[in-house]
Order: sequence, then C-alpha cells, then structure tokens
Amino acid sequence: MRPVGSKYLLEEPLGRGATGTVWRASQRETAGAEAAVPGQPGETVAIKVLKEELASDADVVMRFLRERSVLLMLTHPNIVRTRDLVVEGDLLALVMDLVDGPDLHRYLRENGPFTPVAAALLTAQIADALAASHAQGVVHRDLKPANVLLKDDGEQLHPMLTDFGIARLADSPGLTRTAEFVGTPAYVAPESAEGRPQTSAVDVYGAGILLYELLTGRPPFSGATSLEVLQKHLNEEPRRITTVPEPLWTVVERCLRKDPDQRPSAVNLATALRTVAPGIGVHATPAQVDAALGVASLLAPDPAPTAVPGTPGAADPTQVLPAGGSSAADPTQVLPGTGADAPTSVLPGAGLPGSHDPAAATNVMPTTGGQEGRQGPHPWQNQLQAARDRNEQTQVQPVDPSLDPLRHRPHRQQPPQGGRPPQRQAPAPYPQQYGRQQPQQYRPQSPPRQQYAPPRQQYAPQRQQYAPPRQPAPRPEPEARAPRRRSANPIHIPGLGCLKGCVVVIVVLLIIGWLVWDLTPLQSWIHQGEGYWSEIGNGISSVSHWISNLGGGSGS
Ligand SMILES: Nc1ncnc2c1ncn2[C@@H]1O[C@H](COP(=O)(O)OP(=O)(O)OP(=O)(O)O)[C@@H](O)[C@H]1O
Repeated sequence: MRPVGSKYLLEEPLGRGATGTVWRASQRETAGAEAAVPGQPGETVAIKVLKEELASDADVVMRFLRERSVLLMLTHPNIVRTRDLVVEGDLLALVMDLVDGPDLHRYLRENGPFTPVAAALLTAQIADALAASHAQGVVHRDLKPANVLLKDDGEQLHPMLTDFGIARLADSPGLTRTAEFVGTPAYVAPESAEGRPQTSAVDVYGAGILLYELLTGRPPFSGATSLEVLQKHLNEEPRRITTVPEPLWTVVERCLRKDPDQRPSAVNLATALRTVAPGIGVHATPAQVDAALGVASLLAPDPAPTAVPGTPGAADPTQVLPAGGSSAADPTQVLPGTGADAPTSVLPGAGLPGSHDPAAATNVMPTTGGQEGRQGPHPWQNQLQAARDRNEQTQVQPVDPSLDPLRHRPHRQQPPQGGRPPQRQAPAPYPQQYGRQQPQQYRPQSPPRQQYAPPRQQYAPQRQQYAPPRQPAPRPEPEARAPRRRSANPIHIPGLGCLKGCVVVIVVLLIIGWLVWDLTPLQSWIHQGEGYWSEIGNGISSVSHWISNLGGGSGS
C-alpha cells in the first residue's frame, strides 16, 4: 500500500487510462479544509494518479492547482464528485468518490446496445451533467462511455460522468508539443480535430456519439488509424440506422452537426431526449408521439456556448480562485522546496522540472483571446495535414499527355552523357492549409494536345473526390513516313529495271566475246579442234569397222 500525501493510502488499481491510473484507496485521516470532502478515516475512495509525464510538467501542475476550486465546486447527481486534489513531489492525484459499478464502455461490451428508450434516458442524464458543468464554465472535452460510470444503486444503473478537467490538464502547451494529444479519436468533435476554437458544443457532439453508440453498440466513425477516424469526423455524415426511431435520429443528427453553432445546448438536449423517450415507447400516447415527432423545435442551437479556456474568445473560469484556505502543513498544499502558503504562489519554485519565475509561469498559461502559450500547431493539426498531404499525393491529377509515361509507347532512350538515367523533377509544393477545403470538381478536359498543359503548381488538391475512370490514353499519331525514292522515270513500267540490267549484261558479253574472238588464238584452236574431232571420228569408225569384220568372219 502506497501513501498519497498523509491522508490517503492506495490499495489496488481499478483501471488505467491515457492520463493515469485509478486506484481504490482508503482515507487515513480527515483531509484539510481545502478538500471539498474532508472524509473520515477508513472511508474508501477512488484516486486517479496522473501519469508522471503530466505530473512533471510545470504547466500541468499549475493548472491542476488553479483548477482546484472549479473541480471541487462541480457537484451534480450525475457527476462523480472530486473530493480533493493532491500535489506531492512529482505526484498529482485526484481523490474522487468511489463509484461501485462498471463503466459504460465495459457495460456496452458485455451487454450490447440499449433500447432506444433506455439510450435516450441515459443520455439525458449525461446531458444534465454537461449542462451543470457548462453553467460553471467547465467543458469536459473527453466525453466517452469509458468516462461514464454506472453506479449500481440497487434498482437501476445511475450514470455518473467522471474525468472533468483531465483533458484540459493534459492539453498542456508543453506536452502537446512533444506528445500525442490526449483524447479519443472516435469521440472528437470536428473543431477539436482541426485545432479550431472549442466550446461546450464539443461535449454535445460527444453526447451525440455516445448516444449513437448506445443505440448501435459502436461509434459512428471508425477506421484503421486515428487519422482516418478524424478525417471521417470532418468529412462524413453518420450512417442512418434504420432501427432508430425518427425523432431519436433527429436528436443524434443535430448533435453530430459538423458546425458547432448548429448543435443544441446541453440543456436543450436533455429536454429533447426526455420528450422523445416517452413518444417512442410501446405505451406512448398519441400526444407523446406527436411531441416526439416535433422534437426538432426543441433542439435550438446554443446561443451562448461556453468557451474552452485557452481558445479564442474564452473566459477562463480557473482565473478566479477563492481566496486563502491553504495550510502549509497540509501535504496537499506543500510543494517541495517552497513552504509558501498559497499553492499557486509556490508552484514555480525549486524541485519541479521546468519550473521558472512565477510571473513568467503565469504568462505561459493560455489566456483569453488566443493560444499564446502554444508554440507551433497542435500535433493533430500536423497529423491531419500529413494525412491530407498523403491523400493529395494520390489524388487524380490531370497530367499533360506529353509528360505522362503511361501514354507513351515504349521507346529506348539514349542515356545522357555519363550514362546516368534522367532525374525526376521534384513534385510541386502543396498549398499549406489547415482549414477544410472546398471540394473542387475534377473536370477532365480534352483540348488539342498541343494546348493542354495544366500547370501542376496551380492544381488545388482535392478531398475525397470522384476519380473519373481513366480514359484510354490517345496514342500520338505515327509520324508520316518519307516516301521511298524511286527511279527518275515518271512512268512506272513493271520489270523495267530487270530488263535494263539484262540488256547491259548481254551487251557486255557480246563485246567480250568479240574481243576474245579477234584478239586471242581462239580461231586457230577451233580449226585444230576440228582436226581433233575428225581424228576421233575416224578412230571410232575404224574400231566399229573392225568389230563388224570380226562378226562377219566368225559367221562365215
Ligand atoms: N471514481 C471512480 N470509481 C470507481 N472506478 C473508477 C472511478 N474512476 C475511474 N474508475 C475506473 O478506472 C478506469 C480507468 O479510469 P480512467 O479515467 O483512467 O480511464 P479512461 O477514461 O479510459 O482514461 P482517460 O480518460 O485517461 O483516457 C475506468 O474505466 C473505471 O473503471
């Protein structure tokens, strides 16, 4: 068992989240006057010990202390009460009432979706809690089923919203520069995803997602990566669930409007849900059905949403601290190496990593009118931009056919001198915009090829656009072949070339023959040849004569 301050003892972990671990704990002594609930020795409580990463951030510690009064003031039947805040060395902890029962996330997983009536009534209670906190100037910003605890009061499950203020603590300028944003993509409002100013409308959006999940068992937007989910929050409409009664769907749809100014206030949401619930039940009277069908008129947009401190136009409720009440002897007040009375005055003293001058420290807090304390864009903005950039690279872009390698017939290229392949041109830069871009229609054009040269630099990247099927690339006309050169004779006579050759050969042979006859001893050879042939003929006739004589002699 580990002590937390001098008043509490951690017993066993109940669960672990992104911002810390929740423990079952017991009270050792009655807490000091600064605690909202002093408690009794032996009482069981729940203590959320914030992650070291948060606890060691001076901005977070300061905010933790400054928000003490707001968090401790927040009391409502549907809000888990924060009893005390403990700062001790590098430890930050929230002491809460222990809620005996599962959280809504676990309950949904184990029991499946709610009936429409039950979903409406449960969400109405969440809306009550939100309305109470918004009235106090506190926006939850991390509404999700895991932050709704279901207190088992014997007869029914009583929903209680927890983790107020944690998202704001975790959204420290120092942390957001280095770490992932603390939050849950499936429940994030479009304006939060884009790093735009946030108001209480983000909680109404969260309530809409939660209601959708109660009805269907899963949130409306999911994806393989956080960025994919965020993109859907920004660009996609939730899929209509046919089993959800029309009036209830109207409520869901209004809460999930992309434009925060079109979402109802938490008060109106609670009223609307309580009007819808009886009208969609099996025992609904005609009047109840009519009232439910007219629910749209109850969902008027919030005329004065509560701004989230640190975003433009926001008043920071944590700036107003109740005076005094601190005791140096109380461990929840004492910071290492300080010894001063007021927690906010001792904060930037020695012993805290990143601690600095108190005056300077208060300057880094986000204040009304902007995000002066934050340097550089929100990490989600960077991630979203990166995702957009990736998409932009895969957009269908019109390409000059003369530059499109897919449209060329293969041909060999002579490597330039040095034998290196030609270098690719660097891609044109994208417009650096964070805001949502107006979709632009891609119109395939087919001007004459010579004139078609879309300047790539001017091409505005498009979001999720219909990519027209690629037309088969028009092949370039083959170059006209030069006509083969033929004879100068304009009249084409078949075989003339061959005849001319033959005549030339005959003439040449005749000349050669005449020269040989006249200039060589051919003639005398022929005369001699005649004698030779006659000699042979004589020889043959004498032989035949002799043979015939032989035959005649033997016969006589
Ligand atoms: N007051 C409480 N009483 C009883 N159990 C609690 C209480 N608060 C939280 N728990 C339990 O501790 C678990 C973890 O709580 P935690 O708020 O850290 O989780 P999370 O909401 O998922 O995380 P995070 O909000 O930091 O992302 C809860 O799911 C719940 O079961």
